[in-house]
Amino acid sequence: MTELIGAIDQGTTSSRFLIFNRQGEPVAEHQTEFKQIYPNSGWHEHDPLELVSSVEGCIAGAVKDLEQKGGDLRNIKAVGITNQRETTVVWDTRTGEPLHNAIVWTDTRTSALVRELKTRPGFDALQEICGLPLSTYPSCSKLLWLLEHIPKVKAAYNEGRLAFGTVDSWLVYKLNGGPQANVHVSDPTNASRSMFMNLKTCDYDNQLLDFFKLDRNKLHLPKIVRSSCPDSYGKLVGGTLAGIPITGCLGDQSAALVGQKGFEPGRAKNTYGTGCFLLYNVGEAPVISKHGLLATVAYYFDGKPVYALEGSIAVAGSALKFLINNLSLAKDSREINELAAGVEDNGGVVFVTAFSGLFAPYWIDDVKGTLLGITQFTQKGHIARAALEAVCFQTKAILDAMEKDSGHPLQRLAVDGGMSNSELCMQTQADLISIPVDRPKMRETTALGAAIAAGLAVKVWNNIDELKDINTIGGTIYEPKITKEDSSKMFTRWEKAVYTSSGFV
Ligand SMILES: Nc1ncnc2c1ncn2[C@@H]1O[C@H](COP(=O)(O)OP(=O)(O)O)[C@@H](O)[C@H]1O
Ligand SMILES: O=P(O)(O)OC[C@H](O)CO
Repeated sequence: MTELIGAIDQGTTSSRFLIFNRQGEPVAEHQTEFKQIYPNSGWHEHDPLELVSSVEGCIAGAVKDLEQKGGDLRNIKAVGITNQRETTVVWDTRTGEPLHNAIVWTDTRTSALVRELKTRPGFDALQEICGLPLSTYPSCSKLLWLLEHIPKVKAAYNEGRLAFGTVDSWLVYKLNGGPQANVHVSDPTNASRSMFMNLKTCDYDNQLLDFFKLDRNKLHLPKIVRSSCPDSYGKLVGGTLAGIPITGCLGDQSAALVGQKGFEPGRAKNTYGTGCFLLYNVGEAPVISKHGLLATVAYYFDGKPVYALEGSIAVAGSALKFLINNLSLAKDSREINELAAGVEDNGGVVFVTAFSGLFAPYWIDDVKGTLLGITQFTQKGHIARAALEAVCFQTKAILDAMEKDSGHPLQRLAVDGGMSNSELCMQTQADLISIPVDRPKMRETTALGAAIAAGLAVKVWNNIDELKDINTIGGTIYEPKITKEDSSKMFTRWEKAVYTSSGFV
C-alpha cells in the first residue's frame, strides 16, 4: 500500500493542497488564488473566512485530482500545514468568528506605533529574547493596532474572549470545527514570529508580553506545541478528508528549509515567493544577529529545537504582480521574463521595491518603492529586468550580513518558490553572489516540508535519514557567469539607489 500525506500550503497570494507519496513526489494537487485587500496605502488585509474556504476548496480539488488519477484517499495518513507567517487573525472565542480582517505581514500601518514602541523602556532587551528586530513585520504591532482601533476587538479583550493567532492556528482552529473542539495551538516556527515567544524556551515570555502591555488573563494565545506531533493539532472535521489527523505545522519559510532537507548547520535555502526569505540553519542554539538578520526557529520535531538565521525580503514576486496588475506592463510573469530577456541589461534602471519599507538587512521604514535611472531610452524591458534584479540585490546584501554573523561564507544557495521559475532571475542571482544557485526539479518544497513534518509524526518516515533520496535528481545549477568585479559594481549601484530613496517618507 502507498502511504500518502496531505499538505495545506496557505501562502500570501494563493492556497494549495498537495498530496505526496513516500518518495516525496506530489501525486495530486489543487491551487487557488484569493482576494488581496488594500484599504489604504501601505495596508494589506485578507478575509480570514476566505482563507479557510480557499483551503477547503483546495482539499476537495486535490482529492478529486487524486481520484481521477486512480489514487485512493484512504491512503492519506495525515495532513501537515504550512502558512504565510506573522499575518494576524483575531476572533471571538465564544462564536469562533473573526473580529476583523487579517492584517497581512506586509502591512505597514503600524510604522508610527513601532517608532513609539522603540522609545519604551525595555525596548533594548527585546531582540535578545525573541530574536526579531522590532518593525512593522511581526504580529505584535498588528495586534496592538487592532486593540487600539477596533472597538469590538478591544471589547472582546476586556471581556476575556479575544483569541489571537497566526494563520496556522486560525486554520487549525477552524478545520477542527471552531469553538466546540477549541483546538488553539501554534508551532514554534510560527509563534516565534509574534515577538511574544522566548526563542530559547519556545514558550511565551512575560517580559515581552509586559513590554507590549498585554494581559494573558484577557488574551487567548495559542498553546505552543512541537512542529511535528501526532496528537496536538486535532483533525479535519469536514469534507472528504474528515477524520484525518493534522500532525505537522511549520511556517512556510521553515517548511521550505525542511523540504530542501536543510537539516545540517550551514545549510541554507532562499524562497522566492510573494516575498523572499533566506534561512540558514545554525543548529541547536540561536544566533542573535548583529547585522540586520532575524533569529528564528527552523523547526522543532523531537529532541531540541533547531534554529536559523533569516534574511527577510518583503517584495519579490509581488513586484511582478504590481507591474502586471497595477501598471499593465505585461499580462503575466512569463511575459515579464520575456520583456526582461529582450533587453541587454537594465539600461541603468534600478527598482528599489520598498513597498513595505525595506526589510533585512536594511530595516529602513522611511522608504517607498522608487524607480531610479529613467530616461527617454528606458523601455518596459528595463523596468521588468530591474524588478527581477531587485530581489537578487537584496539577497546579496543578506548573504553578506549572514557571512558576518555566522563567520562562514555560503558555498551554494538552494532556491525555490514561484519566482525561482525565472531562468533570468536565477542566473542574475548566481552572477551577483558569485556562488552556484541550485534549483531542485520539484519546487513545491514548502508543501513538501509540511508533509515531512506530518509524515514523521505518524511514521510514514521514521527519521530524517529516510528522506535523503527525495527530490535529488533533475535540478538545475546556475553557475556565476560574470566577474566578481562586475557584480560588485552592480551591487554598489544598488546600494546607492537604496540610500538615495531613503528618507522620502
Ligand atoms: N516564471 C516566473 N517568473 C517570475 N516570477 C514568477 C514566475 N512564476 C511565478 N512567479 C511569481 O511567484 C510568486 C508566487 O510564488 P509562490 O511561491 O506561489 O508565492 P506565495 O507562496 O507567496 O503565494 C508570484 O508573485 C509570481 O509573480
Ligand atoms: O507568502 P510567502 O511565500 O512570500 O511567505 C510569506 C512569509 O511567511 C512572511 O514572513
